Order: sequence, then structure tokens, then C-alpha cells
Amino acid sequence: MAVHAAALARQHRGLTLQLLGDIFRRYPLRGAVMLLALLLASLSEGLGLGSLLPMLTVAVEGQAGDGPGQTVAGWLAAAGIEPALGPLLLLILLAITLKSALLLLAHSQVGSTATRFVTALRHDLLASTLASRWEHFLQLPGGALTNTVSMESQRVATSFLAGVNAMTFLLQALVYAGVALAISWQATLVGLAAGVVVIGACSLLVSASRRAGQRQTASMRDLAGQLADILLSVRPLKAMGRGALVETALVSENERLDRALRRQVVSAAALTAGQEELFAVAIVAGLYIALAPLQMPFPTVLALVLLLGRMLAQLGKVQKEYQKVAIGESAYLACKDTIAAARGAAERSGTLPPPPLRDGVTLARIRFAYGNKDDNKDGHRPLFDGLDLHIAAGSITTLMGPSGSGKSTLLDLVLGFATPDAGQVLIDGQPLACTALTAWRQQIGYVPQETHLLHDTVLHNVTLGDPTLDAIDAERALREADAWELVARLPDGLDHVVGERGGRLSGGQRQRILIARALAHWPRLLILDEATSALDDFSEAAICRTLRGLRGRLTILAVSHRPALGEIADRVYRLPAPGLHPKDLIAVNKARDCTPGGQANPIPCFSTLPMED
Ligand SMILES: Nc1ncnc2c1ncn2[C@@H]1O[C@H](COP(=O)(O)OP(=O)(O)OP(=O)(O)O)[C@@H](O)[C@H]1O
Repeated sequence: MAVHAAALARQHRGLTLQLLGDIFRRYPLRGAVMLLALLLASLSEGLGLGSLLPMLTVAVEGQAGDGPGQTVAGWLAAAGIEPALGPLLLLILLAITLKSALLLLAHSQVGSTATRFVTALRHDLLASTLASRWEHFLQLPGGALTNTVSMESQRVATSFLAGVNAMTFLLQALVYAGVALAISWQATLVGLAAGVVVIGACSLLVSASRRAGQRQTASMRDLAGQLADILLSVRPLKAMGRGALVETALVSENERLDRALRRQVVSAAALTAGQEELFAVAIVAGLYIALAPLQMPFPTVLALVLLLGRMLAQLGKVQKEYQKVAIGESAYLACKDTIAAARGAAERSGTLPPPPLRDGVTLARIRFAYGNKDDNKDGHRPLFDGLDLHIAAGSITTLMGPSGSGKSTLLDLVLGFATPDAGQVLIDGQPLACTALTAWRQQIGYVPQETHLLHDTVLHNVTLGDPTLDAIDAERALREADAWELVARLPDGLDHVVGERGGRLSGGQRQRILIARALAHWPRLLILDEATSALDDFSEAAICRTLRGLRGRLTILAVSHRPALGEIADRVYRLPAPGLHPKDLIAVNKARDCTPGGQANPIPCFSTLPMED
């Protein structure tokens, strides 16, 4: 996810105005209404300006007289409008009102289009990321994703608004040029040439802004990613008096961002100053040439200065708005890249509805290795090779084994987060690979190792906002998780807000609420990954009683280092230490093999596939 300014710059080639193109393609009708309104608004402005010409002549000479003023007066007379001061002023007022109304219509379309587009962009970012494979998700720094969804998408909206403003000013400049053409095509061409020269001379500043925008995008992502990462570890850092290290770690990114923002401000200011100076030179020179060597009539010169001056001013604004588009374009590119990467790593799901879990989950001759599967150079050593294992429906199965032996990975295989390189995960005999993953996971209650809660009420933490669950479901689940008493003692009960990541509750209390969350939606398979590690013996015993009570009603698969969950299990699988042969996997089938003295008979489990090393 780390984005570098150089990479953005490379990808930027050919991207110019892609954002506007994408928006118009996505909302063609709105885009057409917007463009039409902008065009009509510019024409109204032209009408007002055109009326200004005979009015100037009337004001200076007492009548329409010769020249462009008379030409326009002739057009107005043909339309039944008398070229006198009163009707002309009224016409100018009408044209300005019409222009304002049309601009209002255009900009309300622009505003709602921008909001819709950015909302859709945020949705695409979240939906594609959530639908991506677990290993892709693991590579995304959470802070960088938050930054993309909040900051970068907002910069996209700003960029779009600037792009539309640029179009508005361009249309207005063209209308001014059109009216000026009616007075003097030579002067208009000279004015346009002056505009092109000034804009060309200032384009370096736009390129500088674009590069600064790319650096801002890259720095913001890195900074947000690092910040979120560090904040997760802030407690130990503070506890060990290393808070200052946070600042040191972020200082270089912060400075990079600061430099990028300063460059943007300086380029924008330089563009304004540069344009003003060069346009002033062009206008003064034009004024001198028109009045001295050419000796043009004063009303004509006045009208030309007014029109061409405004045309140049509007052209200047086009460039300034385009500068804003250039600054924001890298944010759009970064959003698109994030979406494309997530879509490229989309989870592959089957379509068959999940079976009702009457027989159980079977892992048959599983081979699995972490790492890039296409990368044969490394020859990644498989974590599992020929693993066979059965989780009987309605029973309690506990996975034990040393750290790193693959217990959580085995859960990931059952959840469909990891895909075996060979062999199959079967649900009641149906391959998980052919099963609709979301529907399968909806049958699962999952309690993770980490005890992070949402910064919300206990009720929301248990129901997760599922509209099919209410306070009664939450209470039932909390009772089953032995958490009801603790919730009842909280100041606001179910409505108690648990704080950031659940920080206003103890680790054990959070764990019990997480167990209640896993039970709230009546799962068929309950998976507990070290779910009692933060509990005292008494609370763990209560959870074990609950799990025993649930035996038969649902299938329970638990990972635990602690004996209690092993003691209540119908079957315990002891995974061998990393690097050992899978035939060392031991299954202790207590339901069948318990001796009268209560001692379980370890039975070796299934697999005899040779390792490849
Ligand atoms: N996403 C991953 N990418 C690469 N290697 C991984 C990944 N997740 C786990 N591993 C490696 O796979 C091995 C098994 O990890 P796993 O988390 O499944 O073990 P575990 O038995 O659950 O360990 P613990 O009891 O410490 O939680 C470890 O060597 C670990 O480093």
C-alpha cells in the first residue's frame, strides 16, 4: 500500500482530467445538464456584455453611433429591443439574473454529482477491500486505508469541483472572446495569443503543484499508516517512557508532508502573482498600441480592454483551477489503485449454499504453505502436508500445540481465509471451495485472540448492528457467555459505551462480550481462538460450563493452550511443533477412548504423507 511520489508521477502520464472523464461517464445525464447550464450561463453573460457595447456608445456619444456598438444595437433592434439606456440596462440586469440562476442550477448539479461520486468511491474502496483475500487485507496498513477513505476521497471531490470551475471559466473566456471578435478580430487574436503565452509560461508552476500533490498523497499515506500502527502500541510505549520515540518515528514523514504542502502554497501564490504581472503587461501594451499607433476610437478601446481583460482573467482562472485539479489527481489515482489492487486480490467463492453441518467439518490431506505460491524459487516449506482431521458436528474439538504449530492457520482454513494448496476442506462432505463463503461464515460464531471491541455500546458490540437482533438476543447471548451480571452492573447496562477498543472494560470482560457476540446470531459452528486466555479460572470455568451446555446444539472448535478447554473437549488434536511430520499429530478422542480413570488415550492421527524436504 506504500505509495511513492515517483511511482505516482510515472502512472500520472496520460491521466490528466481522467477524473472528470470518469465522472461524466458515470453520470452522463447529470453531466449533460451541468454542461448545458454552464453553457447557457456563459451565453447569458455574453448577452449582458453584448448589451454593454451599445450602452457604452450611448453613454459616451449620446447615441449608438458607428462601429461594434451599432452592430449589436442592430441585432437588439431586430429582436425588438430599443438601443436606449433604460432597456439596455434592464437587459444587462436580466442577463445577469439568468446567468446566476443557470450557474446555481449547474453548481447544484456539480455539488450533488461530486457527493455521489465520492460516496460511490468510498463504497468501492470499502467493498473491494472487504471482499479481498485475507492475505491482501493483512498487507494493508489500517491507517493508510482510513486515510484513503476519508482524506483522499475528499481531495477527489475538491479536485472535481475545481475541474468544473475550470470548465465554467473556460466557457466564459470563450464567450468574452466571441463578443470581442464582433469588435475586432485582430485584437481578439492578439489577446488570445497573449493568453496562451502567459499560460504556457506559467505551466511549470502547475507541474510543480502536481508533483507536490503526488508527494502529499504519498506522505499522507505513509504518515497515516505509521501513526495508526504506533497508536496500537501506544500503551507499552508510554509505559516504558518511550513516548518521544513516536514523535521521532513520525518526524521525517511529517517534514516530507510539510514540504509538499509548502510547495503547493508557494506554487499557487506564484501562479497568481505571475499571471497578474504578465496579463497586466499584455493589457497595457495592447492599450498603448490601440490608442497610440492605431488611434482606435475610445469606446471601442474601452470595450476591448473590458472584454479582453476579462477573457484573460478567466483564462488565468482556468489555469488556477486546473492547478487544483493537478494537486488532487494523485489522490484519485491512489484511490483507484487501492480499488484495483483489492479487486485483483478478490476472494474466490463458490456458489453452493452451505450444508447444515450435520456430519461435521473435515480437513482431508491438506497441504498448505505461506508465501507467494507462484514464487517457486523460495520453495516455501509447507506448514501442513497431508493433514487429516475431523471436527464432528455437535461436539467440542480443541486444538492444542506449541506456538507456531499452525492452530490459527487451521482455523483460517476452516473459515476460508486461507486456501489449501492441495487437499480439501469439506463441510458435511461438500468442498468449501464450492460453497458460498459469506453464507458459510454467517453460520459461524468467531471469538478472536485479540480483545478489541468497537467504541460503542455493549448492545452494539454484541449485535454488531444486525437488524435481526435486538436487546433480548443480546441479553440471552450475554447470559450464555457469563457476561450478563457484569453488564448489569455497568452504569448504563447494555447502553454502556465501552471506550476506544473497549478500553473502559477489563481484558476478561471484553473477552466475555466477544463470546456473547459470537453466540448472538445462533451460529452452527462456534470457533474460539484462545478465547479464554484473558479470563481468570473462575470465569473460564463458567465459559466451559456454557460450552458444555451448548454441546450438541452447535459444533465447537477451540484453540487453547490452557487445560480447561482440553478437559471439556470430546476430541483434542495436538498439533506437532513446527517442522515436525504431520504423522506426529495426535488426536485424543476422549468421548470414545477415555479410560475409567478419566485418562484419555492418545491415538495417532491419520496422515502419513511424506514431507518433501
Ligand atoms: N499471514 C502469514 N504469513 C506468513 N506466515 C504466517 C502467517 N500467519 C502465520 N504465519 C506463520 O505460520 C506459522 C503458524 O502460525 P499460527 O499463527 O497458525 O500458529 P499458532 O499455532 O496459532 O501460534 P500461537 O499459538 O503462537 O498463536 C508460524 O510460523 C507463523 O509465523
